[in-house]
Amino acid sequence: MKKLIAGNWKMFGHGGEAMGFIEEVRTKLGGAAPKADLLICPPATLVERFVRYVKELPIAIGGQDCHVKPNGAFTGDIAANMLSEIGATYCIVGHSERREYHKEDHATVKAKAQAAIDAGLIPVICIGETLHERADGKTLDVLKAAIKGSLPDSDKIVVAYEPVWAIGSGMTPSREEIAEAHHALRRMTVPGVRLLYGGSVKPQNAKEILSIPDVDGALVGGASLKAADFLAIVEACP
Ligand SMILES: O=C(CO)COP(=O)(O)O
Repeated sequence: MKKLIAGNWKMFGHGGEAMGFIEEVRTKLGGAAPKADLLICPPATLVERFVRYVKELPIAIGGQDCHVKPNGAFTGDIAANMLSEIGATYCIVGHSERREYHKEDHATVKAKAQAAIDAGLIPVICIGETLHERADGKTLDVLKAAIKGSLPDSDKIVVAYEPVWAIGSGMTPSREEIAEAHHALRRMTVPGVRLLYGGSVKPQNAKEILSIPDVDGALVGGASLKAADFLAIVEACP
C-alpha cells in the first residue's frame, strides 16, 4: 500500500491559493501517478472549491474538524455529513490545536471520529504527548490512553501521531523515538489502520521519517501550503 501524505492547511489559504496549489500540482505531476496517496485538508470554506479544482487529479480532500452530531443548534460548527455532501472523503479530528483550545477529551474525539465514519468519511485521529508528558517519560502511556479512549471500533480510520511539542516547532523526535511510538501504535491498532507521523515534517527530513518502520505516511502542516514542498515530501516516499 502506498504511503498517505496529508496536508493540514489549518487557518491558511484563500481561493486564489487553492487554485494555484492545484494547478502547480497538476503541472508537476504531469499526468504521472504520485508515489503516495495524497490528501489536502483546507479550511472548510475551501473544501468545495478544492473538490471542484481537483477534478481527476489523485488528491483526496478532507475537513479539519467536525461536530459529534449530524445537526443541531451549534453555532459555527460543521457536521461531518456537510463535509461529505460537498465531496470531502476524510476529516481530521482531535488535532491538538483543537483539543487544547476546546478542551476535547478522548470521548469527544472518539465521538467525532464516529460521526465522520457515519457520514462516510475516514477520520484522521490525532494523538500525541505534550513536552511535559515527554519529559516525565509518559509518551507511551499517553498514546495507549489515547488509542484506548479515542478510537472507534473500525478499521476505516487513520491515526496521526503528532507530538504536541513538535508541531510548528521545527523539532521532531529522534528516529528511534518515532520508531518506538509507531511500533507501539501498530500493536494497539487493527490491521489496515494507517499510522501517520506529524510534527515539523519538511522536505529535508521527510525521507528519514518516511523510512521508519510502521510509519505509513505523514500529516504535514506548514510544509503543505506550498505545492513544491508538499510534492517534495511525496517524492521522499520510499
Ligand atoms: O499540525 C500539524 C499537522 O496536523 C503539523 O504542523 P507542522 O508540519 O507545521 O509542524
